[in-house]
Amino acid sequence: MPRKLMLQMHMSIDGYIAGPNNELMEWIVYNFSQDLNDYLSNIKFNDIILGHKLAEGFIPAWQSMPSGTPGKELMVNTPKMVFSTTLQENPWGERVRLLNSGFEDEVGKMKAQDGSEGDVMVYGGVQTVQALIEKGLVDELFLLVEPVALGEGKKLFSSRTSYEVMETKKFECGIAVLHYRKKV
Ligand SMILES: NC(=O)C1=CN([C@@H]2O[C@H](COP(=O)(O)OP(=O)(O)OC[C@H]3O[C@@H](n4cnc5c(N)ncnc54)[C@H](O)[C@@H]3O)[C@@H](O)[C@H]2O)C=CC1
Ligand SMILES: Nc1nc(O)c(N)c(N[C@@H]2O[C@H](COP(=O)(O)O)[C@@H](O)[C@H]2O)n1
Repeated sequence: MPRKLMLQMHMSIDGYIAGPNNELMEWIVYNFSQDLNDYLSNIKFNDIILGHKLAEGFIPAWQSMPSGTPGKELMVNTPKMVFSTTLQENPWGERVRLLNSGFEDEVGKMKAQDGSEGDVMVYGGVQTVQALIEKGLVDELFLLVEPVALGEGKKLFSSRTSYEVMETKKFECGIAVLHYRKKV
């Protein structure tokens, strides 16, 4: 069984994944309730894909979280592939691999591996997920829908794609998770 590429992102109720100038932190709930942490900890993956811009914040932020923070071990220890057209050297150590070009082939190879050990997760940022979605590489979506409309911003999708709903769930912190699988 091949691996799936899953995407987990915050989304406004009007479908934006970032504000017009990439605003994020001011409209998302970042103190997840226990029920949401429990739900997310059941999503199994053993590789993470990040865009360069997101990686610059994500990798040091998770490393500096106090031990015991939900998700810390997973976020720090899981191997990562960082998409970058500019970085030539990886500043983040041995568990991180840089990808400068040919993402379709590389992600295709990751997905062709045996999925019994775990799938692949992408958390963003905008350019990176738009590229993956556009090439049809994302198999499942975990949309963390925030109780807010932005009115304008950056979208995940640029063309029509059909999905089927796997699960919908409301959490105590106000986020609703919509889990979709791409229709084949
Ligand atoms: N809604 C959510 O859950 C999240 C939203 N975000 C949003 O994303 C923003 C960052 O997004 P971006 O600035 O677009 O940064 P990004 O993290 O996607 O990084 C962009 C860089 O990645 C590289 N890249 C992208 N696609 C590539 C490809 N196909 N091949 C090789 N390299 C590639 C390029 O060097 C590019 O400059 C954040 O400021 C935040 O607003 C970030 C994380 C989660
Ligand atoms: N799987 C999982 N477990 C947790 O406990 C979490 N806090 C998260 N957070 C998600 O990770 C992504 C990046 O977070 P930062 O930008 O580094 O805060 C994002 O999708 C968060 O929702 N995930």
